[in-house]
Amino acid sequence: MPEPVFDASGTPSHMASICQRRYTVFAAFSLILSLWNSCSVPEVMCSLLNDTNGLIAFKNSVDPGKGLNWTGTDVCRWPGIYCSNQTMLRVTEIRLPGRGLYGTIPLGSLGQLTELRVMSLRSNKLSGSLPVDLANCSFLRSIYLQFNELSGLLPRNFTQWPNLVHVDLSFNNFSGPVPRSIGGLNQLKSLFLQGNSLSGPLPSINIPSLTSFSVANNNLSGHIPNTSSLGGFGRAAFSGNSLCGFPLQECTGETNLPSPFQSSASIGHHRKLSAGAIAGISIGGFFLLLLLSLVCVLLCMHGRSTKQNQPNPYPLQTSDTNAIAEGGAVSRTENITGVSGVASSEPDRNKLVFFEGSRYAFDLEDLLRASAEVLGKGSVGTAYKAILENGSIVAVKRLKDVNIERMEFEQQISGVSKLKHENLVPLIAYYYSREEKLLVYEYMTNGSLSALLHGNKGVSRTPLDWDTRVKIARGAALGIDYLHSNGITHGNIKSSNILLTNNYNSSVSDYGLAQLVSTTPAANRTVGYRAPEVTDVWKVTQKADIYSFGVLLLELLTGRVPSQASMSDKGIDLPRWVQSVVREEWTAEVFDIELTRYQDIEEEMVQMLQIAMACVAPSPDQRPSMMQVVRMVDDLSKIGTDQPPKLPKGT
Ligand SMILES: Nc1ncnc2c1ncn2[C@@H]1O[C@H](COP(=O)(O)OP(=O)(O)OP(=O)(O)O)[C@@H](O)[C@H]1O
Repeated sequence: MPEPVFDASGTPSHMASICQRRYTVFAAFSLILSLWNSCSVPEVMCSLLNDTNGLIAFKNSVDPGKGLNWTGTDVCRWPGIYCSNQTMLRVTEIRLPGRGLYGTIPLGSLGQLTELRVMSLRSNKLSGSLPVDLANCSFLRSIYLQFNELSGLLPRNFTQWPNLVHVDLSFNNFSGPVPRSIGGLNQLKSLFLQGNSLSGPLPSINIPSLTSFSVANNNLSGHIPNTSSLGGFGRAAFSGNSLCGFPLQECTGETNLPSPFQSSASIGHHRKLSAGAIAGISIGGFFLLLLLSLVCVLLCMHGRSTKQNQPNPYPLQTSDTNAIAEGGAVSRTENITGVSGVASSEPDRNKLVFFEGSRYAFDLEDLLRASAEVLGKGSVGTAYKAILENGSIVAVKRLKDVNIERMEFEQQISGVSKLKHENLVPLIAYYYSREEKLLVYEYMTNGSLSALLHGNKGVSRTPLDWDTRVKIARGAALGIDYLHSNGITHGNIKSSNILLTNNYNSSVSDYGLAQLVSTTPAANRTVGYRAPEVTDVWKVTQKADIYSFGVLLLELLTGRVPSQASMSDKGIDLPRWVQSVVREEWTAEVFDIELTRYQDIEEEMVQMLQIAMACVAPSPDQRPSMMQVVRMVDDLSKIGTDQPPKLPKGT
C-alpha cells in the first residue's frame, strides 16, 4: 500500500517514518567508496552504494550550478530523495521538480536506482535522450518528466516497467513513433505525451484503467484506433495532429489513412525528380512570388487611399493593434460604440445612464472621445478599456445580440445595479439604443486571474505566491456567496471573470448577464468549468456555480488551464485529472511548480485541495453551499490573523 505524500500535519510521511528508523549506514563518504570497491559487505549495502553513486553521477551531470544541497553521507536525507524502510532504506522516490536541472541524464546514474518507484523531474531543462539503463528501474510506477527539453525516441519497450501507473512526458522534444508496448501497461491510469514531435500512427491502446490521456500537438497521422479506452477522451486529447476518426472528423480518402507507407513512397518520389524539373519549379516559383508581391503592393496602395477617404466606423473591431499603437483619442465619428454622433435617430441616443452613488462624472460624448483598447472578446461581446480625457479609466462592454426591448433591458439592468459588494466589479452605467447596448464597469487595474496565472510565462514573470492565491480565492468566494444569498446564479464562473485590483483584491465580473443575453448562442463558452449535470449553458444552478468555483480553485492550485471549448486547447479536465492524482500516492504532483518555492504551505494546499474536490463532487447535492465554502477558506487562510507571510524556501 503506497504511503501518502503528506501526513496529517503536512509533513511528508515517508520522511517521518524514515527519520524514526534511520540508521547511520556509513561513517564517511571515503568509507563508502572503499566498501564499494571491496564489496565484501551484504548485498543490500552494495545496492545502497549503487543508489548513492547513481545519484552522485546524476548530480554531477545535471546540477552544474550546485543548486542541489546534497551533503552528508545519508542519501535518504538529501533534499528531493526519499527512501522506504520497506525496501531496506533504498531510494524509492526522486522528486526534484523545477530545480533548474540542466543537461543530460547519463548512463549509470538514475539507472542504478533499481528500487525507484517515482521519478519526478518535471519543469527542468533536462535534455538529450533517456538513458537505456532506466530499464533497470523495473518497479517504476510514476514518471514525471514533463516540461523539459528531452529528445530522441521514446523507449521502445515500455513493458520493462510493468507497474507504471502515471507517465507524463509531455512538452519535450521526443520524436519518432508512439511505442506499441505502451498498450501493454495494464495498470496505466494517465498517459501524457502532448507537445512533442511524435510521428506516425497512434497505436492501439486499450487499457481499461486509463483515465487521463493526451497526445495533442504532435505530428501523428492516420486513424485514431477505435478502442474503448481511447473513445472516452475528448477532441482536445488528439488535436494538433493529422489524426482522423472519432472524436475528430471522419477519415476521408487516402490523405488521412495511416501514413508510414504513403510518406516513404512520396519521399522516394521526390528523390527521383530530375534536375530539369527542379529548375522548372524554381523558375515558376520565382515568377509566382513576383506576381504575388505585385498584387500585395497594389492592394496596400488601394487600402491606404480608401482609409484616407472613408472613416471606419468600427476601428477597434477591425484593427485593434493599430488603434492601440496609434494611441490617439477616438474621434466622434470613430468611436468605441460605433454610434455616430449624427447617425442615430433615437431621441435619447446620447443618454448614458449612471447608477446611484456613482463617483464618475462623464457623459456619452466624453466616452466617445475616449481613447480605447480592446481587452478581449467574450461570449456576450467585446470589452474595451477606455481612457477618458479627464483621466478616468473605465471598462466598457459592448454587448452583441441583445434582442430585448428597452424596458426589459432597463428592468434587468436596474436589478443588476443594486448588487453591491466589495467583491463584485461595480457596474457604473449603461447605454441602450436600437443599435448599441453598452455596460460601463469600473476598470480593474490588475486584469483577470486567468491572465495572471497563465499569461507571461517568460523569464520576466512574477510568480503568484500562495498567500495571494488564497486571498484571491477568498475574495471570489465572498463575491459569489453574496450573489447566491441574493438569489442570483452567476452562470459563468471562470478565471477570466475574476478581476483584480492593484492589491490583488478580487472581484467577480459578468454577474447578471445571463438574463440579458439569454438569446445569444453560447457555443464558444468555456466548458472546462461546467458542471456535469448542466446541459443548457444558460440554465445553471447555484450548485453548478459551486462546481465552477471548485475548478477555479484547482486552477489556482495546479496552475493548469481547465479544458476549453476551442480547438487551440491547452487544458485538461482538471477535476478528473486531480481525482486520478489524489487517488495515488503523489498528491504533491498536482501543485503548481511555482508554489514549491514557498515554505510551510503544504498543509494549506492540501486543505484547499480538499475544498476544491468537495466543490467538484459529481452530484450537486454533495457539493457544499457557497457560505460553507467561504467558511472553509477562512479556516484555512486565517486571513486577518498575524500569520507571517510564506517566504520562498531558503530565506
Ligand atoms: N472591468 C474590467 N476591468 C479589467 N478587465 C476587464 C474588465 N471586464 C472585462 N475585462 C477583461 O476583458 C476581457 C474580455 O472580457 P469578457 O468578460 O468580455 O470576456 P471573457 O470573460 O473572456 O468571456 P465571457 O464573455 O465568457 O465572460 C477579459 O480578459 C477580462 O478579464
